[in-house]
Amino acid sequence: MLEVRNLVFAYPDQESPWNFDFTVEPGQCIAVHGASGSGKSTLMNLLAGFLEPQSGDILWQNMSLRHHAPWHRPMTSVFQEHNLFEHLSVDANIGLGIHPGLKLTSRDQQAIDKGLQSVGLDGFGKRLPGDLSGGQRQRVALLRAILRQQPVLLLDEPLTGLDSDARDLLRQLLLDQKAQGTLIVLASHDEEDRRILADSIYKL
Ligand SMILES: Nc1ncnc2c1ncn2[C@@H]1O[C@H](COP(=O)(O)OP(=O)(O)OP(=O)(O)O)[C@@H](O)[C@H]1O
Repeated sequence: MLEVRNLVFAYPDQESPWNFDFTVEPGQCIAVHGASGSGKSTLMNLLAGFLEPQSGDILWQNMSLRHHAPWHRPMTSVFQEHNLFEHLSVDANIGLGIHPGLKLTSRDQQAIDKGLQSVGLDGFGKRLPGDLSGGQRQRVALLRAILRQQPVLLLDEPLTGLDSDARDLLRQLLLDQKAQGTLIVLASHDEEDRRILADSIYKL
């Protein structure tokens, strides 16, 4: 279980701090919902470990993550910037998520090929990110996160801007991840995404 307990945070010039408090079970998706500027991305950054709270705690399976660096948390995040390495192929970008040293087995390569197919990017593995559209880059970033197979996925507007076919493919992919036990924290302005994917809503 992921427990966010009285997590207090304010930016330096902010008058009233946020106090985030919720729990989620593995295999469930919680949608964080609120107006623009209500703190959704801030919460994601706190969970991922990119921001430090003033007080409170984050527990995964009863273990505090408060002092764990981002790369030591059981989480993968896909934020709006996508963060693809421009000089590396799509295959290598995804491969880095599976094996940081890029020592990929033929099984890993098969998983990448199958994954690309499942997000509608069959045959795109040798391309550079610069040769992809915004929506295609988004799909690569999401696939990389999924293939890392961490227990928790933090998704900040993961499907925004995609056409309806790509959205359907990715929603299905995320539903499959949930069915396999992945816990998802989703920030999305899209009501349909929340209706299809979320088991609970956390309103900011
Ligand atoms: N580094 C920062 N320093 C000071 N204030 C910040 C910083 N980053 C964000 N904020 C402010 O904190 C508030 C919440 O921002 P945040 O990005 O978490 O909102 P959001 O709910 O994700 O918005 P959106 O839906 O528009 O992405 C906003 O008022 C924003 O201006």
